[in-house]
Amino acid sequence: MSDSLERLYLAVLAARDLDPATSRTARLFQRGPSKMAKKLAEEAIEVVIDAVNGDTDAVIRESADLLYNLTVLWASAGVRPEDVWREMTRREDMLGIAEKLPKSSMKLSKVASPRVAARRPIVALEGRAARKRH
Ligand SMILES: N=c1c2ncn([C@@H]3O[C@H](COP(=O)(O)OP(=O)(O)OP(=O)(O)O)[C@@H](O)[C@H]3O)c2ncn1[C@@H]1O[C@H](COP(=O)(O)O)[C@@H](O)[C@H]1O
Repeated sequence: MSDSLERLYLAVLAARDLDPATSRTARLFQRGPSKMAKKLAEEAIEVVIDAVNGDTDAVIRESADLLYNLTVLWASAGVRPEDVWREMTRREDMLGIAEKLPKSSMKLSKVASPRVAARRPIVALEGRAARKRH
């Protein structure tokens, strides 16, 4: 998937300076980050609605639109796909899966190297859905 997103990101960068009359991407860049954010939010809501309605094919289509609008916003914000992959790898090293660190966690700058940082134990609780103990 990252290859597809990286190819799309490069295509978006290439389209940025095209004629807005013929390129949707160029038009989004012309209209700026607030329009990009609006489109991204719209696509996210469309994915949610289609998922709630159980329309798998629509979820797939709208997810592609969502990822397109996300790469446009990344490009506008100066974020590269590899920046995001690096953050996901850092979280995976810390926690075993690519998840957000708990808000209560220490500032990562104070934490030893991610590979050394202790992983939170995952404890299966009797009779209840297993959840992580902080
Ligand atoms: N991957 C995409 C891509 N995915 C989705 N979209 C557009 O994003 C729209 C999202 O669906 P919406 O229903 O929200 O859009 P819409 O309702 O038609 O438009 P609005 O009325 O909401 O403005 C789709 O209609 C597509 O036109 C894309 N437009 C372009 N790309 C790629 O971006 C690159 C640059 O293409 P151009 O922007 O055409 O230069 C190329 O590689 C393209 O393949």
